[in-house]
Amino acid sequence: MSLLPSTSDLVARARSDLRVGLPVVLQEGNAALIVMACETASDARLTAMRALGPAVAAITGWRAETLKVRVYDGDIARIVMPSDAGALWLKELADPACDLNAPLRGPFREEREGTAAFHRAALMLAKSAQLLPAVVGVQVTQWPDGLTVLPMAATLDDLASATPLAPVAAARLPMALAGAGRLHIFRPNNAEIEHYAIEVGRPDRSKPVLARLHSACFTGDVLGSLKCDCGPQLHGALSEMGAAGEGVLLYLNQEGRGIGLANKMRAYALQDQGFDTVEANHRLGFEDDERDFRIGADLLRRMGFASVRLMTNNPRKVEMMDAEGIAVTERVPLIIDPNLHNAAYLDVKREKSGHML
Ligand SMILES: Nc1nc2c(ncn2[C@@H]2O[C@H](COP(=O)(O)OP(=O)(O)OP(=O)(O)O)[C@@H](O)[C@H]2O)c(=O)[nH]1
Ligand SMILES: [Zn+2]
Repeated sequence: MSLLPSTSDLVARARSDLRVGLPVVLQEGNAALIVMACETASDARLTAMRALGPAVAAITGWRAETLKVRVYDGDIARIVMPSDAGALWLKELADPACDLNAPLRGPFREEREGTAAFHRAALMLAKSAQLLPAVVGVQVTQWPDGLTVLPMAATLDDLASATPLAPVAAARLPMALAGAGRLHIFRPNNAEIEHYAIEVGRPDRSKPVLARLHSACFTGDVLGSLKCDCGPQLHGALSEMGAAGEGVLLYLNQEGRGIGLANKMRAYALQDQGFDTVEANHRLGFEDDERDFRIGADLLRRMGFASVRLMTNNPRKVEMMDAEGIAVTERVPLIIDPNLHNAAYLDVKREKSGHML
């Protein structure tokens, strides 16, 4: 094997680059876009980038709807950056926190020429780095040495494919609610966050296992937040597995339905202004749900399970398991008592996200 980075390694490197405010290059043949994330772009780097050509920003269709930007590229909008605009303008473009106090006003000059494919790929990359989906780029044929250069086609493949995970460690773990168990840690090969499997008892691999796919919720799981149902669902699932003497709980680090804790807190700030959980995600430029549930099926398969009794109210989780070849022999509802703070959130989950509550 070559010592040089694979595309997957380059994509991992590009995520870090974007997070620290470095540009990356997306390249296809003679065409290339040098691109930064709006959230982390500094004025100094922006000036250096604009010396190479006119800068064009891009946002998702959802963010464009909020900012009243016309969408000519299907699911994304490209906007020519005004010559007097700087890093602050880009932050306001990206971050709805500014929408109320300092709303970004048009008119916006939408870019309609050329391809949107590079900007679209850059937006996907920003999302996968858990940054706000807003980017700014300059079309180039040459760029400074030392930047991460991503081949377009292979990068898109990498972003769309399920992240391969490998087991790293496992050990015995006695738990208050679930009794005797083992905690298994799985690590992706692309520097993304690790995921966990909690095996309760010693489930028989030849039978459907009582399973829960739980997405991380720092606020609910750890702080006991009353805004959602995550904490009681986590504890409820562990208790039921404890009572049954066996089960497997997959703890997927997909905080905030895959947008990360920082963006979830941005969404919570919007919810404090009166937007619901789905509207808040959209105003940030995200889909309602950015999670990749394939990870769950992959972990179960790796642990030797082929069928599950799945504890969930989310029909997407059931569909994904079936599509990924893990048979769901039964859906086990996981209903918790609502409280004053999460009742409206649960209504939205039922009405907009199709949860069977
Ligand atoms: N973006 C966003 N994420 C939220 C909000 N409230 C909770 N979450 C996240 O939503 C996810 C909920 O995960 P789960 O309970 O596993 O999934 P679910 O879709 O509710 O499905 P089931 O619980 O299986 O029925 C967690 O990642 C939470 O961090 C919110 O207002 N905004
Ligand atoms: Zn939660």
